[in-house]
Amino acid sequence: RKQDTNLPPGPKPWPVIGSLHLLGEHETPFQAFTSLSKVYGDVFSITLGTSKCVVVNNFNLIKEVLITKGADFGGRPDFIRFHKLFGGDRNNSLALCDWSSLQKTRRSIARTYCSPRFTSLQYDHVNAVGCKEVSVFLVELKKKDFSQPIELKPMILAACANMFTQYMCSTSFNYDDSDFKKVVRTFDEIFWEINQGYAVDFLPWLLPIYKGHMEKLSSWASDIRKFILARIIDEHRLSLDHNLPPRDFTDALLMHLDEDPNLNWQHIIFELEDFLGGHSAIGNLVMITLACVVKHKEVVKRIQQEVESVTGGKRLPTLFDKASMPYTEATIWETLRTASSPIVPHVATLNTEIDGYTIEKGTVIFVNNYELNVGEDYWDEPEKFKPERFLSPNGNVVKPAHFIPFSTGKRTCIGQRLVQSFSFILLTTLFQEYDIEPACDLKLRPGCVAVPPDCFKLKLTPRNK
Ligand code: HEM
Repeated sequence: RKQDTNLPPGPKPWPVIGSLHLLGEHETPFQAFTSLSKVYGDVFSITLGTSKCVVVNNFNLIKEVLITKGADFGGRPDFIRFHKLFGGDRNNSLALCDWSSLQKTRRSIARTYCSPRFTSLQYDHVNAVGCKEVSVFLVELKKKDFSQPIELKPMILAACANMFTQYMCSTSFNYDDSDFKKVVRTFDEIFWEINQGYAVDFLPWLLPIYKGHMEKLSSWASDIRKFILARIIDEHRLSLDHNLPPRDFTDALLMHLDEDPNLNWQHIIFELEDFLGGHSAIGNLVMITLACVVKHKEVVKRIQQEVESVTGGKRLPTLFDKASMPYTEATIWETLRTASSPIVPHVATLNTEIDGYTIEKGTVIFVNNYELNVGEDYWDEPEKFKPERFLSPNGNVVKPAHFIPFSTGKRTCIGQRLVQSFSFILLTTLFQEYDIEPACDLKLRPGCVAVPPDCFKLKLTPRNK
């Protein structure tokens, strides 16, 4: 029942910590949100530290926040960690900034390169880059000793990083290059970091305790900056020809810098760093997909059959095989469903409403997509890993409307086409070339699309074709 104040109902906060303790009662905060929604309803308030928050828990309300009233909820929370990672100001970041006309410009520059349409020249380019870099990756992988479990993550990340630098900056790096290895690791540390929740996000007075941690975040950001300037931008700038169309995303950014008075050098560099950092998300998704798939021998078998029926075992798979490999594509969707990457919290930028309840300006909005991904109201046997749930009776890939792993609305993920493209090329190639088995327990953290920088190894056996 709606309360007289018309604020959404919710647990009564304790002094100082609010209701933070309630989130600790489950493995993930999203499971806690689901169980609180059973008590307080599908939209409820919760005070975390001193922050006023509201959680929305069903698809209709989530659409209201992300689409119908998307313009009212375009802000992001003001966590200190976010500032530290982006040169002292989270508005330098594309994912953690508040909505602004600058953000609109940045998204539109990125769109051509990071969201290439299926029939575009850019898509051909994504394919060419993906295939070239996966071949280099295979050569490196063949050097490994297959009698031992293999630490695959650094290699997968290096392959993804090269796909990104080649595609966005027309340059790639040697797997033995120690500066490159270090920067790939640093990006991965940041990705893991961004996927953690910390009490200090809501209790800023804990900051002194986190001083060392915050300094580490700032130093990661400055190491990345040095590498990108010295190894990518400096050369690119020297060879830029303003009379020709942009060769790549880096050219497009540099050209915009000269043409658009609202963009400055910092914006350009941060945007490039931000997008290059996207490779970590893909590397982690590939690792998570492997962890999910190798536990299910029948899934591995079906992927291998599919890739062989398409390539005849005579060539490596390409992006243009994707349409003929629905089961493999469905496997990636099923991984995204079960991993359930959280949607970055939104913030109300004005006084507004959700489902008739008052939402005050500045309220942090958590979108409980965990419920959309694993709730019994939405899926049959949600706890099971079943790629075929994404296949129609005639074998085409179908995604239910409530399945929004990349979110929806004005702040939807810009990198989703690159995710689908590069992860497909890497996974299909790996399964074509190797039988892959677990080498240890592969427990994954629910509600998280990241695995720790030092994670599980896998047993690889080259396949006799
Ligand atoms: C496993 C891979 C990925 C997943 C599951 C994922 C998912 C998401 C989600 C859920 C959001 C939040 C949208 C919202 O707040 O409503 C987001 C935002 C974003 N993603 Fe991704 N993403 C992935 C990879 C990437 C990659 C590879 C890139 C870049 C190439 C990227 C770029 C962005 C950007 C820039 C935003 C912020 C958009 C904005 O706030 O305006 N993502 N992503």
